[in-house]
Amino acid sequence: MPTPLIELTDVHVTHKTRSGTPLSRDRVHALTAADLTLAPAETLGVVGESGCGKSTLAKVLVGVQRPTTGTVSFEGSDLWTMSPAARRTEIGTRTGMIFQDPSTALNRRLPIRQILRDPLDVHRRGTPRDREARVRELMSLVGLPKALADGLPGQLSGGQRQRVAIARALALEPDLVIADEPTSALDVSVRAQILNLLLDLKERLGLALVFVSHDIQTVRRMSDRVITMYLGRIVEEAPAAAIPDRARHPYTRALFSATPGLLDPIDPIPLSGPVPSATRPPSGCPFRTRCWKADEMCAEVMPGVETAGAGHRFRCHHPVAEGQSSHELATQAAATARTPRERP
Ligand SMILES: Nc1ncnc2c1ncn2[C@@H]1O[C@H](COP(=O)(O)OP(=O)(O)OP(=O)(O)O)[C@@H](O)[C@H]1O
Repeated sequence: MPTPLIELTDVHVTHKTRSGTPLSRDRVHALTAADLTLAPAETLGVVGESGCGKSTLAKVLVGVQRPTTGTVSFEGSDLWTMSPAARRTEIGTRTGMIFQDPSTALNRRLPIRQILRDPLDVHRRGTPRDREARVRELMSLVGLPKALADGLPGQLSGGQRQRVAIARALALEPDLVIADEPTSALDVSVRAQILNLLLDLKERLGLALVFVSHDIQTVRRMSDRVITMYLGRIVEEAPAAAIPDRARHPYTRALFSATPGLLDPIDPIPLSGPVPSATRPPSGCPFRTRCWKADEMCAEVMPGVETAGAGHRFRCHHPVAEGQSSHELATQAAATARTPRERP
């Protein structure tokens, strides 16, 4: 097997709680026991409700979030045992990040030309003339007219600003780009253009892409592989083609069951209650407090990793049977909700 571009092994990220007293031992479990590999030129989609750890995972992958424990390897080298200078070079030149809101991600006082030149200057790429040429090349790569080079971000439309952010992320020819909700701050009318641009660039440049989004329909369309996160844990990892029908984790099925355009008719699987606090996650399976299948075992034992085929893994004691329709699952879940029982 070729060396993965990135490999996470048993990565945990915890934060001190904001409200905790200095002596409080409470911790937010933002990412728990994450094992993941990403191959060169692969597109990985990340889905999950708000607060499930998607952005934390993205930041770990681009080396801006240090794991509390566990290892992050970039092409086989442990990122966090390198010297800070080596890590900065590795991260700064081989990975790029595109954020949700281009209005806040770009320096409002700098002209576009300078925003795109900055990474080239910092990493001393070529001569000043080479850098100017690269800025022009980047603008053309993302479809920005040359005339905008001297404009400020505030003079551009939201879609144009996101194109600048994409060009900046590509400036140093990275191998990996992470797009964290890259279209959610944009008008619906320009979202498809930006997504198509990302797909096109990924193909042309052979990039690995990690695509984080609430919009699971889009994640499925963009990705080779999809991971589902719940309360800081990766609960399922599946080829995009297996989603939604062959997903085995009840949470993945529930997430996708509510997505317009995937199933006809839509048959949302009802889940009880909100996502629990990441400070005090439930014992056993983190999803069990909302799961219609949960029993005592789920309350006591964290499910191990099960395999459901090539590249398909999940953690669940009572997985959805292969071929079970969303309608069947929605009916089961609704029946459980109608006959309230003491959840374990
Ligand atoms: N610096 C921090 N300090 C304390 N808690 C944090 C910090 N960063 C993240 N968290 C918490 O960690 C958990 C995971 O957050 P994260 O931003 O990774 O989730 P997310 O799935 O990306 O959410 P969203 O979709 O809303 O962006 C949340 O409970 C969040 O409040």
